[in-house]
Amino acid sequence: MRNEGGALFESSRAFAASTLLALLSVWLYRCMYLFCPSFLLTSTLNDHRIHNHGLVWIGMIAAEVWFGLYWILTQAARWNPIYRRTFKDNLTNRHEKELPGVDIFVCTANPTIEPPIMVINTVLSVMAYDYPSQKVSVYLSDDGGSDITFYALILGSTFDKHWIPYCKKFKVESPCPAAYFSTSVPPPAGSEEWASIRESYEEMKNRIQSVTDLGGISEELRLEHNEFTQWESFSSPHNNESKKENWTKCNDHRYFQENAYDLEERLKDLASCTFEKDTEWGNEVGLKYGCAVEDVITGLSIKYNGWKSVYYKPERKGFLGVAPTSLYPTLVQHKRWSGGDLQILLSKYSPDSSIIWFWKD
Ligand SMILES: O=c1ccn([C@@H]2O[C@H](COP(=O)(O)OP(=O)(O)O[C@H]3O[C@H](CO)[C@@H](O)[C@H](O)[C@H]3O)[C@@H](O)[C@H]2O)c(=O)[nH]1
Repeated sequence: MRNEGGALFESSRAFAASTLLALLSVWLYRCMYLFCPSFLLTSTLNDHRIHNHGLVWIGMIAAEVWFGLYWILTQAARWNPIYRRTFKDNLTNRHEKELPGVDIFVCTANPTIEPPIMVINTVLSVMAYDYPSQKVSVYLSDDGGSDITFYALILGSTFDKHWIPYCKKFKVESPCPAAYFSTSVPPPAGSEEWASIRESYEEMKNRIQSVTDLGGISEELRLEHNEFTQWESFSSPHNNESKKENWTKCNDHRYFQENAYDLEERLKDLASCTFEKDTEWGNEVGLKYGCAVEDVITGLSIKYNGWKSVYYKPERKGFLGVAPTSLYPTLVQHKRWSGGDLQILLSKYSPDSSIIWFWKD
């Protein structure tokens, strides 16, 4: 399916063309400096510059050449995208019985950057996916070990008993409660249910917000919810900074209702980070570890195994995330990505096989 509006598409081409022009100008300027210095500066001044700043200039040139090549390569996917659409009903009708089991991991690490209410909205929306419920397992990992996020999860586990049936009944397309209530009007035959579920959501949100504002869980709340006792026994010191890592399986209500012994044992195993020892985790199963851009390296290895990918950009956004909004975190993020990409380029997963001499293991 082609983009019918076209406007954004054209402007992104114009943007790409102007960036290319700027890039070529920078490269031209650097070439002139290197090869015809007299063209730019008087020789005395130029000698002075070469002697004092030669290495800095060479470093700058290398960075600009790398940035430019990297930018040109990334345009390939943006220049002429093909817009596709899916036929979900055909998938359900033809293949519902063969649909595979799916594990979904929601990861969080910092309750300030990723507020607990947002994390719970994410968990609730993936739990309400239009997918056979017995085939979906949702896990929440909290590397920050935040008791506020855990409290939010406890409240979310009560709210989901109303929210998921509601989503199924009214075929809710935005199963993230925050997104749904920010735009939706009551369904024609369900205004009472809509008002009641909205009230439950608001109540949950306010309770989470008030503990967030207080900055912690009071002793009274801890005693009210004995899940905290179990959670504290699962949490284990994670590294030298004594972070706690917590995995909680979200859509297994036995965890909250019956405290089944075997589930508890499995969760302890999961939280101890030893569950993947002597298994194919990280190789044949799950994400590849040990790289800052684990999704890129996992994607490459999936492709290497013969899977094909297609560009798909649905009109309604599939995911909304939190991106850095100021310079410092943006630079840190890009440094992490660049380091990860470079690591891949020099590894055996490199898409450029001419880098073969750097192959490890
Ligand atoms: O110790 C940590 C650090 C991060 N996270 C979570 O991991 C996700 C991504 O972290 P973020 O800080 O957003 O890292 P980015 O590098 O910006 O993540 C982007 O880039 C990654 C590498 O390409 C992708 O895996 C991510 O999906 C994508 O959001 C977030 O949910 C974090 O809460 C953890 O669970 N534990």
